[in-house]
Amino acid sequence: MLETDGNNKNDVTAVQMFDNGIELSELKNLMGITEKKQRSQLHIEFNDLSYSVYHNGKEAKKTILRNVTGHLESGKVTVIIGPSGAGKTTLLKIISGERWLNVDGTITINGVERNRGTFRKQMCYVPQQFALLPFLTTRETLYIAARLKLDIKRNEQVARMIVNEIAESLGLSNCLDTLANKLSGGERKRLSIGVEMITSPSVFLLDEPTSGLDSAASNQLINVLHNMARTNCTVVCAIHQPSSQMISQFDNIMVLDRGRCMYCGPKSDILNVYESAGFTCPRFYNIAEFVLEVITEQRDGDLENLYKICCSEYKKSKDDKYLKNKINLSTTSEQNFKKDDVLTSVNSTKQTLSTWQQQKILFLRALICIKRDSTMTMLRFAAHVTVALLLGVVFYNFGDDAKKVNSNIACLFFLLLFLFFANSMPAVQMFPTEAFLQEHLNNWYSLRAYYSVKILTDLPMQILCASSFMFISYYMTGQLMESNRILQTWSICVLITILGQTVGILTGSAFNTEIGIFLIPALSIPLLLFAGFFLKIGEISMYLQPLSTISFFRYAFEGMMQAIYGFNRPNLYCSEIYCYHHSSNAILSMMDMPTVSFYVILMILGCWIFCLHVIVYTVLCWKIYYARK
Ligand SMILES: Nc1ncnc2c1ncn2[C@@H]1O[C@H](COP(=O)(O)OP(=O)(O)OP(=O)(O)O)[C@@H](O)[C@H]1O
Repeated sequence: MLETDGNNKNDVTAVQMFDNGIELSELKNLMGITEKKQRSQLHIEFNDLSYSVYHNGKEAKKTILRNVTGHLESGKVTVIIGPSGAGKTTLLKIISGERWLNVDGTITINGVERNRGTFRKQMCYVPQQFALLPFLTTRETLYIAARLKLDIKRNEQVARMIVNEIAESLGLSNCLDTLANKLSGGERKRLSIGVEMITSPSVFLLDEPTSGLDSAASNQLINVLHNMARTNCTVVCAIHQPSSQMISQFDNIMVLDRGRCMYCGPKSDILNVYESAGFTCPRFYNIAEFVLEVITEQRDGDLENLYKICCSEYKKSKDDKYLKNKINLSTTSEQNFKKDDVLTSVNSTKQTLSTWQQQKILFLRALICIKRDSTMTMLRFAAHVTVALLLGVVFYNFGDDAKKVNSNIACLFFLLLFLFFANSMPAVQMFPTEAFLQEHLNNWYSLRAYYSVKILTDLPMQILCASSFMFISYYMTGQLMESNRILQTWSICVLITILGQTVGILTGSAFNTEIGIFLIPALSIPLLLFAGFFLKIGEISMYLQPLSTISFFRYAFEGMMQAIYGFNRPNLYCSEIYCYHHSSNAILSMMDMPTVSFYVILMILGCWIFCLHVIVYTVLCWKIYYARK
């Protein structure tokens, strides 16, 4: 699909692009990482940020951040250091707007209180664990991200050019054709940064971007981040313990210790501040190592005093130098930050693709993944065929035998059960909500585009599995070979399959996989009781009748019964003088059927599927709202 030479030189490719009729200005505009692109300057300030979590209801409170005050300057690379569990990730999540409940304190952008919705469009947050699609290569991952996130219309060449540029800048050129699940930890990390770099965000927050990278790759990455900062980007990295070489490349440092800010400001001043509190750094010592030794009490001294000095130094520096800068910055930026201009400032990250264009790209992505992830597809198909054959062998030629009516009815019920559960269980994992939210909130695509593609791409497989299962078992169990009966049975089988899948998606998207897998049988099995198989509809107590009315198994089962025994079916074959279940009408009335017409059953099952999809969609909207609010 994407045959390009990963090592093209900029000028050579640019000439090729020009030859291909692509405007150089467009190219420059899109190549935010190599060209000096004018972003809006976003200066972030946070005051007295506190964050607590509660265990056992409201009984046990754990404070994670305590009155953290600091700032993140645009055009600079800031590193947040601190021991494990200090609160670095939590702080990044709060700044990005991903975490907001139980947060006290204020966050301002260029002096204006942060609007989470608007801010999220201007920033990118790369978490410690970034979900990448395992069956896409590096090239495809970057290419699809470029196509989804940038307004490059149908310009394949520009997308390819961007892919090569980002891969080169992050040292990924030699693994462009490697699947994401085969990449090393460091390569995966760089790829996850690369997909977010594509839009050239105004604020770039990275959690442990150098974990798993060797020193050469770490330095290369920090260089790339510096280049971004030079183009007005506010770059922030949370790094547990940077090396001396790495720390020398950062402009500002913020130190966190057990949720407290133990310094925030220029890297050049940190040792003076620590010295004034009685902590002297030996010559040629790694600053980060020294700071960590101090705050983890490996060096003698008064930490409380250090904290007080850090707070007062920060206040002092803010009052003089930084405040002046801020005032200058705010006067220009606040003008930029008016509502209308905000939209212009997020031009680079704004989705300009229509839903249809997004759907096409997502469809392409889904097809590649389905083709490569053939194991699951094959397993699903094989399970349907194997169980159908088993069913055929066990109930061989029962369909037209009046003596075996009860067994045949059990066979039909089993058929429905298998289709429902075999399709609902795998669907629980169909909506990887975290990966979806991560991409959606970073402005990759709309929910509508993602949802429709997800549902439609699985539909052919569902129909294929349900059809093969139904045709094999129908034929082998000796049901009546009449085209309208086959079609009616098939339609019920397909509907119960889709219904099963929708139930699976609903539980999987509303809860996590473990809860989803527990909930499917827990919710469905009670409905099975009211399906009319274990006891007749008329035998169900009046108080429990509503459960029978809402049981979709009841309609699916009755649909099957009508398809097999209804519509004036001729009498069944009877090998003895008298068979009790000789007449198909007698069989149906023995089961208290029909209660509704076959076509109403089809409509009810269709309504069930529609309503469940509406609920899934609402759940996803709520999850997005909750993540954004
Ligand atoms: N939702 C939560 N419930 C309970 N504790 C939490 C929650 N979120 C974070 N914590 C705790 O808050 C502390 C800070 O976590 P955080 O992930 O921010 O640390 P960190 O500095 O990023 O650590 P690391 O360098 O190991 O990634 C940890 O002790 C963690 O266990």
